[in-house]
Amino acid sequence: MQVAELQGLAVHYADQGPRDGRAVVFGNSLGTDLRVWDAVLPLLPRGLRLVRYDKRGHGLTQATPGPYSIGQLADDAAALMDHLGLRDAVFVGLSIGGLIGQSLAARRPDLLRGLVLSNTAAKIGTPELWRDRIATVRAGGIEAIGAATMERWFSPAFRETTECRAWQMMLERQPLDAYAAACEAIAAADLREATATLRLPTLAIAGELDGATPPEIVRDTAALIPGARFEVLPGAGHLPGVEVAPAYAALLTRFLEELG
Ligand SMILES: O=C(O)CC1=CCC(=O)O1
Repeated sequence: MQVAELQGLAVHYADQGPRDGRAVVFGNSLGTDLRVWDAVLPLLPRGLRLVRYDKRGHGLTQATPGPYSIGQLADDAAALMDHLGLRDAVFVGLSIGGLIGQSLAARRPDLLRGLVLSNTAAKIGTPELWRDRIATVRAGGIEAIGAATMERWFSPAFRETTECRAWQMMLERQPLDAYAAACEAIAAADLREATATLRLPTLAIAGELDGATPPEIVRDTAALIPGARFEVLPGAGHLPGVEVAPAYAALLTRFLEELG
């Protein structure tokens, strides 16, 4: 197991591939851990240094009292990259991971040479939506949002699979206080101004059936960044790396190859 102590926080990560390979860092979404990338990594070109990590309060990374902020979560990502000596990396951020990626690109442009904004936006939902979500989980536990969350995460066909039940288990085992703390970070985040200042190669990916960050809001965020490419994955929901891993990996591979 790979764990770093970063400013007192025990951060769980997985660093695979050659140390001198081009670095790609993966940031996962709300209520998931680094297993969300399991199906994608084996499909990427060899020779890359692939770093996944669990954000604060998720997976095996230590939780701290909330609320969290996107800036704080971006600083955690930067601390891990500094710890591992990563520079000129591509950051692949999924949902809240994409908010973290946008913030990281604005705060620490020295770390990044490219950005993938997957199923994310500069602003996700409304503060009311997130406050309602927090109230629901505080009243009924994460189980109270389990079924509804699977409807946002996955297509109707995928929801019939046994695998979908395992992802629901992952969500429902997420510690509640850290989930609420991350919801607070999303509620407070409106990165539109900062994201419009970004000038790095960017690929934005949406899922056709994404019930959390529909294609329109991903496209609107991509439009803030000059030259950003926008792609929609047919038949996919909010976690396309799970549901349509080969198509997702193909988009990442093309982007990485274009970056050179
Ligand atoms: O609602 C969900 O669970 C989907 C989601 C929104 C932000 C995020 O990271 O995941």
